[in-house]
Amino acid sequence: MSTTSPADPLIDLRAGTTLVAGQQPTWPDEAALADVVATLLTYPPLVFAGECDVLRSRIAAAARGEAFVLMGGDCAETFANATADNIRDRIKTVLQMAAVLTYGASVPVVKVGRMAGQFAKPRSSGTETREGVTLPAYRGDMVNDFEFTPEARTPDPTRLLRAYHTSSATLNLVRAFTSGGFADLRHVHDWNRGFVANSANARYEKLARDIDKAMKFMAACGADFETMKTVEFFAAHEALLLDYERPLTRVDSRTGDLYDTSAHLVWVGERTRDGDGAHVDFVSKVRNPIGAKVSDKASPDDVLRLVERINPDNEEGRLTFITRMGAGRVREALPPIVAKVHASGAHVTWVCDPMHGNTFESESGFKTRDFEDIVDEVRGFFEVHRELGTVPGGIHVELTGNDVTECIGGAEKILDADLTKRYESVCDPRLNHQQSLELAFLVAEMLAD
Ligand SMILES: O=C[C@H](O)[C@H](O)COP(=O)(O)O
Ligand SMILES: C=C(OP(=O)(O)O)C(=O)O
Repeated sequence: MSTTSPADPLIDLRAGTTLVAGQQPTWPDEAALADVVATLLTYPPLVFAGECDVLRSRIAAAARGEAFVLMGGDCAETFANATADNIRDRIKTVLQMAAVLTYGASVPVVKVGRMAGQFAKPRSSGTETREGVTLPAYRGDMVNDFEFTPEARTPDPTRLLRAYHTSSATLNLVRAFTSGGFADLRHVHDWNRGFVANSANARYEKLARDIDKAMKFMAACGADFETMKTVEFFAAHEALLLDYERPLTRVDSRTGDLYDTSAHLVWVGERTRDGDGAHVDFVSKVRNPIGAKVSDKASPDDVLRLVERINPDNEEGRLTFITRMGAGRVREALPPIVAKVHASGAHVTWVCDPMHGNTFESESGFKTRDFEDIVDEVRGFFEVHRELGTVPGGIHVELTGNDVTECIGGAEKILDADLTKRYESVCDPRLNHQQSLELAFLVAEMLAD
């Protein structure tokens, strides 16, 4: 991987800068931005091209039903919360979910953290008004600060550098946790036993007992658990801020191809997936596996256009559609899209995001999601794929390892009145540790079916 990229493949990338890019901040100081971009160009890659290729092959396996993708992490990471404990607890939650899903699916689970780069947010409105005062909306720590003052909300390009360094530190810890013994399957299994023992829902006990038996069976057969102490763990985020993603795009010295080295997988969001826009142009030019969010507003033709733009060579594992229809819409809105893409012969991986179509404002004024809706959307996703004979390839969830109260419902029966107790998200509500594991148990049941 070269750190100073040869000009040729980058000329094409730069051509995309003339296209319309939605959801970009208005940086107040162009010269300061130019300095930051120049600095980012000199920084080492955060991931290596070969790792992105491995993830592409894993996602290809998920499209064939030979693996299942689990993507999870914060809605919006913050610099202040990138602590060792928080990162450890999020990884722990994903590992616990993955162990349960592996049992349910009987195939490997591809673990992808929405982390080490998820610092920029698209917003419904460019401004926020509180008590008659209107300021720029919070767009993620990579852009501005959550605090509601004119200074904090002014976009500051030096935050792009902090985002890089925080991502680097996060990834370093992710690599340490997943390769240094923390991810040992026996630990993960013990944590899950603890979860079931303390869960208010007896429903998970049977599956947990079955997993326990499977572990004992493996031990009796002489399975080498020492080889199950490390796991593959990939990083992903929305490629939203092109002033960050473009300078971190480098030429792979092995192949001459471009890779966005800010993450293994990057996705284009629902608000920036315009087939003629700058974001789709950008992801079409890098070799990373790419995700595209798709809501019920997308027509089957919009989705086919994304296939043509992002995966013209019809390569397996290259393109993942992360569908987020809403529980009430998934059973009507998803089938025509999946059917048309399937009929076209396109190789894509289907992943369900049951969060973003199910957000509402609670009576007490919190942005929340109901655990029942989340489960119902995943159920609908499985039903649609079963009816069409296509493969449900994974789930994409906003979660934290902490015991927050942001989504209502679940075995803990979080109510609207509880949201105020520990609502910490700076953007959308996340499943807490317990709710995440419950979801994993329920999805494992769906997979086993
Ligand atoms: O995470 C997704 C979006 O950034 C988020 O849902 C937008 O939220 P808003 O409608 O409050 O702007
Ligand atoms: C903004 C997000 O989702 P969507 O683009 O689907 O709204 C997100 O996943 O953070």
